[in-house]
Amino acid sequence: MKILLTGGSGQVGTEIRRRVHRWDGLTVIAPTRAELDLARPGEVAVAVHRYAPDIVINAGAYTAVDKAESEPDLAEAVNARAPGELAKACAARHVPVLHFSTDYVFPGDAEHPYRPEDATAPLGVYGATKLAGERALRAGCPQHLIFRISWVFAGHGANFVRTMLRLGAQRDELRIVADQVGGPTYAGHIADAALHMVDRYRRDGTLAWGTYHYAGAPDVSWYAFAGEIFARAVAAGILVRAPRLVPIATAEYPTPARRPLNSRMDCSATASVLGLPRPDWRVGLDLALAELRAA
Ligand SMILES: NC(=O)C1=CN([C@@H]2O[C@H](COP(=O)(O)OP(=O)(O)OC[C@H]3O[C@@H](n4cnc5c(N)ncnc54)[C@H](OP(=O)(O)O)[C@@H]3O)[C@@H](O)[C@H]2O)C=CC1
Ligand SMILES: Cc1cn([C@H]2C[C@H](O)[C@@H](COP(=O)(O)OP(=O)(O)O[C@H]3O[C@@H](C)C(=O)[C@@H](O)[C@H]3O)O2)c(=O)[nH]c1=O
Ligand SMILES: [Mg+2]
Repeated sequence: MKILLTGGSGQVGTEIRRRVHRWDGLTVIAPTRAELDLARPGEVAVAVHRYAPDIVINAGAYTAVDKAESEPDLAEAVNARAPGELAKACAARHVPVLHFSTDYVFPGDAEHPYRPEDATAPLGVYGATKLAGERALRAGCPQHLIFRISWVFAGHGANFVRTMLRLGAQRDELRIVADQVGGPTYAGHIADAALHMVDRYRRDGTLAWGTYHYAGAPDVSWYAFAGEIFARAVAAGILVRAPRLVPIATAEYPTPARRPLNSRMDCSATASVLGLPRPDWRVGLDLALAELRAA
């Protein structure tokens, strides 16, 4: 079964490329951005016809949350128009699409963890363009799985874990927002889940198509997550000592994009329908730190 993977150099895409050999009968083609630029109209449809995949994993996206506020057209092209074109090209060939979206489609003012069917209302350009991408995929290609994931990290790429380790080595004290709560998710766990679904499709010829939430457990604030990052990084010998962490409110950390306070997602249907329970981000954090120590 031939997978066409976009975003193969990103966090999730890299982990998919690293893991695909573990699955008998799965192969991956991962064009670079030079070979497939999602910002250029029509390119993704050309790629679907050229590579003739059995399934597509769309891990490419514009993910710079703050920068998106000043580059809305580029974010829209990559996160919304490209998934729409991909959906139509795939539907025409009866090729399913596995796609990723985000907790940032939600406004974050609910008291409960967000369910897949809850009302969306993104606070910023990134979330709005990702929501438009979800809608385009649903409208264009019935055979789709959309995984809304959150707070993705890995031992490589741009993520909160690597930002904390860089800043923690430079400063004695870090101020971290303590009133935004969500589920950090290890990119390796996301890759495993996606490949598991591809393998099931290979065997069964179908999947329980739809939109699902897949976030690491347990839910934490960014402040608590930072505490765990430093505790484990010191234990692993990556840092000699942890900086002092000061919990702050979102209002004390102004950013161009607003972010949801409640990013918690109800992942129960993902476990009961797809058989994918929430992965423990502490396990993933140790794997990411082991990779960083070896680097
Ligand atoms: N990071 C996170 O915290 C979260 C991510 N998600 C979603 O998960 C998915 C995977 O994210 P993640 O792996 O973290 O993303 P990364 O930011 O790590 O990687 C993004 C990937 O998209 C590629 N890309 C960006 N623009 C283009 C373009 N114009 N043409 C072709 N390729 C492009 C990048 O290529 P290049 O290397 O050339 O830049 C890179 O391979 C995305 O859909 C994202 O929205 C959801 C929730 C949280
Ligand atoms: C560096 C830093 C950040 N923060 C805050 C800012 C922000 O609220 C939070 C996380 O910052 P980041 O910039 O890493 O997070 P951000 O880029 O908003 O991460 C998001 O990326 C997109 C792609 C998603 O889809 C989301 O699920 C989420 O992972 O930490 C501090 O409080 N202190 C600090 O020193
Ligand atoms: Mg960021």
